[in-house]
Amino acid sequence: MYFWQFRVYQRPLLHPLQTHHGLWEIREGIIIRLEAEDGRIGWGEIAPLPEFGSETLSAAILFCKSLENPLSITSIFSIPEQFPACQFAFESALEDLSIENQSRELEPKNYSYLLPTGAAVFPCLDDILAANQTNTYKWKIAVNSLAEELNLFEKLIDRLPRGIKLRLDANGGLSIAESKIWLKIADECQIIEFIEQPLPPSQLEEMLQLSQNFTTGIALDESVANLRQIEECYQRGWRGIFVIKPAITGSIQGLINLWKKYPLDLVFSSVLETNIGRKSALRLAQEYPKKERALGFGVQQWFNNSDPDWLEKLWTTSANN
Ligand SMILES: O=C(O)CCC(=O)c1ccccc1C(=O)O
Ligand SMILES: [Mg+2]
Repeated sequence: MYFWQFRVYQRPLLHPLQTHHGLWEIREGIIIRLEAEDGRIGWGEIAPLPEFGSETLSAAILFCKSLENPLSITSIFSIPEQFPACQFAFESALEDLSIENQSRELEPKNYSYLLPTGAAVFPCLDDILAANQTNTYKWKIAVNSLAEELNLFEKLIDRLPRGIKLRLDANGGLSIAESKIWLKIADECQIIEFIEQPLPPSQLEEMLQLSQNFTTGIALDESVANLRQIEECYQRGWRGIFVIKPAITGSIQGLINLWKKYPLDLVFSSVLETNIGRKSALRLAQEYPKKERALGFGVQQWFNNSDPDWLEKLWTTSANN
């Protein structure tokens, strides 16, 4: 049995993140602290993304308030699937308890760096390129008009050195006609690794069709936000890339079972979680046997990470839950 506590946190982004879903200014979530009978502590993070169909923060808070204390391993593995971010958090806290995990080297180097959206990329591009060893970058599209974005895109690829790969993430915001235009350009310019979620999740058939007609890869993200959706898309014929955001996918063990059962091409990706969720997500990404694709965790520039005592402060200054 584990005695446990939770704290709600709010973390402002240094610059708002602009995507097809809107402007994002504050990351909110919940930190979980599990205490084993021998005194070992394990940390976990609930970082919901309701735009992707996960539970909301308020649903997660209600769930935490309803959960037993002390908590058994059985109840951790019985968290219902409508709380995927909670499943991830409690399973990661459990893993974090084991000393073997705590001493393991994390932070692999192969990250995809998330660029500022739209024209905001230009003023800082040289600094970003100089500061990063990575060869993979991601740029959000389907935020401004197609004409404007095509124009910016041409200027952007002109300024990228040889050997750089670019991911374009539409967050489901393109039409079929616009997707065809982007895919045609991507096929011609040979610098695009993949286009991520061009159409909304309701248009899987159309994305299957697009994937047959172009050579540039398509990655599903919003369409495969939880374990059930990953399996469903695979069974409906998706053989392209799956973007996996471990913090909202659900059970960690469930995800490992899925990649052992099917030959899935996975790209791991952040939900702008804190270092607690990040550590568990990266640990999971390291267990995935195929390592060719850069991890979508090049997002630390969006936060001020300079306070090593943030967790201690969160625990002592916020209400005791
Ligand atoms: O995947 C990446 O490379 C960066 C992370 C990212 O784009 C993202 C971050 C938070 C919420 C949604 C998304 C997304 O992939 O759509
Ligand atoms: Mg995405």
